[in-house]
Amino acid sequence: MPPKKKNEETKKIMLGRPGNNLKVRIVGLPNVGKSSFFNTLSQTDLGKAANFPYATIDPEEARIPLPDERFNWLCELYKPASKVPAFLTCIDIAGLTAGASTGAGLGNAFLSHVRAVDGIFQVVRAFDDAEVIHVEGDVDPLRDMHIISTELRLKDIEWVEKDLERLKKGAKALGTSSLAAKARAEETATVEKILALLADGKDVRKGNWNNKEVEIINGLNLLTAKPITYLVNLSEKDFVRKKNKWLAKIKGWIDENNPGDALIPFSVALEERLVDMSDEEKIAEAEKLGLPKGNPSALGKITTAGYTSLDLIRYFTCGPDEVRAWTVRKGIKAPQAAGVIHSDFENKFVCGEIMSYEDLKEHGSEAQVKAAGKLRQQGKPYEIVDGDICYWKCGA
Ligand SMILES: Nc1ncnc2c1ncn2[C@@H]1O[C@H](COP(=O)(O)OP(=O)(O)OP(=O)(O)O)[C@@H](O)[C@H]1O
Ligand SMILES: [Mg+2]
Repeated sequence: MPPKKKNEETKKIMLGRPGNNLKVRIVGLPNVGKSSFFNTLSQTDLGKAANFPYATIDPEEARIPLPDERFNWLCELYKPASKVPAFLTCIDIAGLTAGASTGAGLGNAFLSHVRAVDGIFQVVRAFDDAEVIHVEGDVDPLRDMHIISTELRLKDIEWVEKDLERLKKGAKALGTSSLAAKARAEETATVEKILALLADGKDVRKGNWNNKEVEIINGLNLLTAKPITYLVNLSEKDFVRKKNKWLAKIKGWIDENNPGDALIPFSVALEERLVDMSDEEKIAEAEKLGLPKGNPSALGKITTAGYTSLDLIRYFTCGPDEVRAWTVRKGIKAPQAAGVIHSDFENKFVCGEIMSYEDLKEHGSEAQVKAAGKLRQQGKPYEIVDGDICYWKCGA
C-alpha cells in the first residue's frame, strides 16, 4: 500500500503573519505620488501630498472599504440599520532612497516601518512632468524598481546574516547530539538557504519552501517575504489611451524578477479629479474620456488586489440590525473565524449555521435556503469559504 499522504503536505502554511487585521504600506521613491494616491484612497488629506521630496515623514494610516457587490446585495436584501464592509488597512510612508538599507534618507526608520506591515503597494512613477522633481534626475521606472527591490533585499541580507551569527554562536553551547542541537542545525540550514537565495538576487517570497522553512521565515519577518502589488502611476492621458512607453518593460521586469506579482496601471492625476465626483459624474466622465462604461477609477481594483495579495477572504453576518463583512485569512477554521467577532465565540464555540452567498442569492431568502437543505450546521473542523454567511452558536 502506498504510504498515506501526510496532512502536513496537503495543508501548506502561508508566508506572513497569521491574523486577520493585516496591513499594507505604500512604498516607493520620494515624490512618485504615494501621498496623493493615499489621499485619494482614503479621501482625506492625511497623506500631506506636496510637490517636494520627503513631504511625508510620519506614517499615516487609513482603513479603505473594499468594493464588494456581494456586500451591496446583502444590504439590499436585509436593509440593516448598520452596514460595515470589509476594510483594507493602508499606510502612507516617506520615500525610500538608494542606500536606505545603510541609513541614507530616512533609511532605517523607513525599513522598520515596512517590517511592521504585511504587504506592500509599490508606487512606480511613469508620468513625465518637469514640474515634479525626480530624486534620481529623470523618469525611469525600471531603475526605480531595481533600487527599491535592492534596498529591501539588502536589509533582509543584513537581518539574516545577524540571525545566522546568533544561531552559530548558540550551536557551540548545544554540542552535537541533543534534540535541541538537531533543531538548531536544521534552522541554520534553512537560514543559510534563505541567505543564498537573497544573495542570488531573489526575493524570499519567490522561493520554494516547505512548511518547516516557512515557519522559520515567518519568525524572521523578512521584507522580501511580503507580497508586492506594483502600482504604475501614469499621466491621465497615458492611462486613458492605455499607452505608455514603460508599461511593457515594467511587465517584463516583474515577469523576470518577481513573476506572478500584480501590476496595476493607474493615474493619481485622474484619481484626484474623480475623488470629489458623485457616482453619476464618474460614469459621465468615463464616457467623456472614451473609457469603458462605469466608474473609471482604478482604486477599487487596487484595494481588492492588496487584500487578495494578503490571502484575505471575508465572511458575512447578516440580520436586520447589521450586515457586516469579517476579514479572515484563507484556510481559517470556523472557531477562529468566529473569534474575530468575539473571543467568547471561539472559546465557547458550539457550531456555525452557514450558507453560501450563492445559495442565498439563488433562493432569495434564508427560509428558502433552509427549506432547500442548504443551511448547514458546521462544527470545529469546518474551513471558512469566501462569501460564507455565518451565524455562530456558542455555549454559556
Ligand atoms: N500621475 C501624475 N501626474 C502628474 N503629477 C502627479 C501624478 N502623480 C503625482 N503627481 C504629483 O507629484 C507630486 C508628488 O506627489 P506626492 O507628494 O504624492 O509624492 P510622494 O511619493 O508622497 O512623495 P514623498 O516621498 O516626498 O512623500 C505632487 O505634486 C503630485 O500632484
Ligand atoms: Mg508622501
